[in-house]
Parts: sequence; structure tokens; C-alpha cells
Amino acid sequence: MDVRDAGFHGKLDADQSESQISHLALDIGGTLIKLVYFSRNKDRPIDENKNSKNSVIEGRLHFAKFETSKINDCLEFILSNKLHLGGFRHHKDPASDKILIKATGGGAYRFADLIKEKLGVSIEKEEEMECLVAGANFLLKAVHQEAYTYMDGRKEFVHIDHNDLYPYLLVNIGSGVSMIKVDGDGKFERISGTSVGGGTFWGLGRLLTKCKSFDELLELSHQGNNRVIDMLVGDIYGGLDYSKIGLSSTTIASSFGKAISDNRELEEYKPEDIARSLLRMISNNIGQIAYLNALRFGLKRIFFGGFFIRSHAFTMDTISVAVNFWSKGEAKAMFLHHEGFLGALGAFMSYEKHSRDDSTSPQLGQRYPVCTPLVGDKICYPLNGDLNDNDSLECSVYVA
Ligand SMILES: Nc1ncnc2c1ncn2[C@@H]1O[C@H](COP(=O)(O)OP(=O)(O)OP(=O)(O)O)[C@@H](O)[C@H]1O
Ligand SMILES: CC(C)(CO)[C@@H](O)C(=O)NCCC(=O)O
Repeated sequence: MDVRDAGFHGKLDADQSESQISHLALDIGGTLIKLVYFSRNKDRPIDENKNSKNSVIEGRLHFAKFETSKINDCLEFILSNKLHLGGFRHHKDPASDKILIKATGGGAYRFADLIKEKLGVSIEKEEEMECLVAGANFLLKAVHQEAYTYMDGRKEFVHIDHNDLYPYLLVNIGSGVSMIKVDGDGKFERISGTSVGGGTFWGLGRLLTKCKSFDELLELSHQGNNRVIDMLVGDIYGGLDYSKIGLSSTTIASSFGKAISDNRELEEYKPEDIARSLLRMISNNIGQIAYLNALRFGLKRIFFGGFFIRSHAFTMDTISVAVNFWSKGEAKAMFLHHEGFLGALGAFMSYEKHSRDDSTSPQLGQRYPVCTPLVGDKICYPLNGDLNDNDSLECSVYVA
């Protein structure tokens, strides 16, 4: 389980639950459920702006995730912390005490009845691609040091010029992969996708290595050597580079290609080598397809999100090398710190649509506040990239 699952089973700490929690949004994907919710700082008064109808509330955005196959644990977490009460009511039916919660992803359809039955609230479905784009735009514009490059073990934050952000390619690597050309706020087109994604890595990896968790598989890949299984250019060319077409002897000529001639059974390969080859194959392939799509539309910037990445050094390095190699250094792979939460953030921000309709619940109008990622009271970006337990983003929201 990831550290962000740590709230799992338990109650939020006293500080968090005493503060006012609102606006729960869900992204229920094929593999993982992502939750985003806002908690108001209880010690800070609402700053009412006398010249406008808006007030500013200071607080934090919280992030959590669960496996979709364990949706009941997720619903239990929501219920025990009363997160589901932070929805909204439709102004058209003020007499109704029906609470609606924003949700996106396929599970918003698949689990709508279960959620209604267990939480007593209805789901207001938000379109998945719209949410991914809204989440990415929000993070890129509002969160300091959200985007970074990763190459040869070096992480560098990317300065985002708000006036020169579009167009860009958003590659969301979840169970499957969506590639979206983003031209502005709410302006986008899903230009491609591939079914060879995070679900493929975890699914094949589980079968081939007997790993019990995604984290175990990822950890295993650290220790492996892909050259044991992958057929390299040098294996075919007697140790030489194939310089005429720009391939060095160490380039992979055929992923898993050595397994053809080795005459070995699966058990005779080390699971760590298999994990390494698999991770490289999937990451390389996604990097290449992403680049080809960027080329189709002349896009220079490619942002990668989705929980497959998990800020994992080898994954990011492989994707970066693929993009760099195929673009001959012209295009850059960039990664997002809140990688897996784009859809959930987008669903969260869609509460804004209702802020003027809704008179009975807190009315949230999320503009683009400047957010600073905090863990405890420290500004924190752990280099291994994983968000920590109780991770949250300090932010202000506008209430209409
Ligand atoms: N703790 C974890 N358990 C399972 N998979 C994980 C975990 N952490 C990262 N992953 C990876 O993240 C992928 C899921 O990513 P994400 O949550 O972004 O997609 P999703 O919303 O579930 O999928 P889709 O959008 O295709 O429906 C998994 O397929 C796996 O590769
Ligand atoms: C089906 C979705 C959009 C669900 O999130 C995702 O898993 C995906 O983009 N899969 C790839 C499908 C394809 O374009 O081949």
C-alpha cells in the first residue's frame, strides 16, 4: 500500500476532523480510486471581501487513494470520517436533502448504485478527460514547482510561463493510457491512447514474478538487469554499434528477445530481471508513442501524469530517454508531482459550476490560488517523489 493510503481504515487525526471538511471529489479508475477533499483551517476566520460577493477560506486540499478492488475500504474511510457530507444540494430542489458528490472515471458509472446504497449520497458524474485537463491546468498554473524533468538521476523543476503554457500534450498513464492535446482551459482533444499501460505492467508483472503488490514489483525492478532478457543491438551485431542508423550496441533491439534463444524456463530467470525488462518495455513504448503524437501536432512539451509513474526514477528516466532519443533532443518529457490526482482534482474543481446554484451547502468557487505543497509545516518535495502520509496542499478557495 502506498503511503497515501495510510488514512485507510483509520480516522483522520483530531486536528483534521475537527476542522471543517468539505467538497469530496472522487476519481474511480480501473485500478485505483483517488480522493481529494478540502479542509478549512479552523483557527483562521473567513476573510470576507466587502466589495465583492466572495469570501476567501483558507485550508488544505487532501489526497488519498485506494485500490478499486477494495472499494468497500474506501467507502468505509469516507463514512467514518463523514467526508460524504461535503457534497452539494441542487438549488432546483431546495426541499430535497439529497446530497450529490462529484465523481469521475469509469467507476462513477460502475459504482453509482453501490455508493448510493452505502453512503446515501448520489454521484454527479464529471467527464473523465475534462477532469484530467482541468486538474493538469490547475496544477501547472497554481502549484509552485509542480512540473519537473528527470534525466540521468537529476530532477529539475520547470518554470511554467502562464502565457506560454499551451499547446501541450498530456499523457495520462493509468491502467490504460490517454494522450490529450491541450489548447487552453476546457479546450482539448484526446488524440490517441494505448491499452499498453500501467495495468499491463502490473498485470503481466504479477503473472511473471508472483509479486503481491505493485510496490513490490517496482522495488524488484530496482535490483534487476534488463540485459539478461532483452536482446540488445550488440547481441545481434557481435558487440558492435549499428552506427549507420544511430543505434548503439546497448540499445534494446528486442524487448524480452533473449528469452527466445536462451532455452530457459520462466523459473530460471530472476524475477527482478523480468520486472526491469517489463518496466523498460512499457515505459519506452509509451515514451515513443507520446513523442510520435507530439510530432503529429508539433507539440514541444509533453507532461506525463497517472499513477503508473509513481515518481519512480527508472520509469521517468526511461520515458525521458525515449522522448529525447526519438525527438533528437527537440521535445522534453515533464512529470507532475501530483501525477495520479489530475482527474480527482478536476472533479473537485467542477464544484465551482454549482457555487451559484447552491444555497444550502458550502459554495466553493475554486479559482487559481497559489498553492504550496506542505507536509506538516514544511514545504516538502521528497526526492523519491512519493507524497507523504497526510500530504496536503495549502490553498485558499473563493466562496461565492
Ligand atoms: N498501489 C498501487 N496499486 C496498484 N497499482 C498501482 C499502485 N500504485 C501505482 N499503480 C499503477 O498505477 C496504475 C493506475 O493508475 P491510475 O490510478 O492513474 O489509473 P486508473 O484511474 O486506475 O486507470 P484508468 O484511468 O485507465 O481507469 C496501475 O495500473 C499501476 O500500474
Ligand atoms: C478507457 C480509459 C479512458 C479509462 O480511464 C483509459 O483506460 C484509456 O485511455 N485506455 C486506453 C484505451 C485506448 O485508447 O486504446
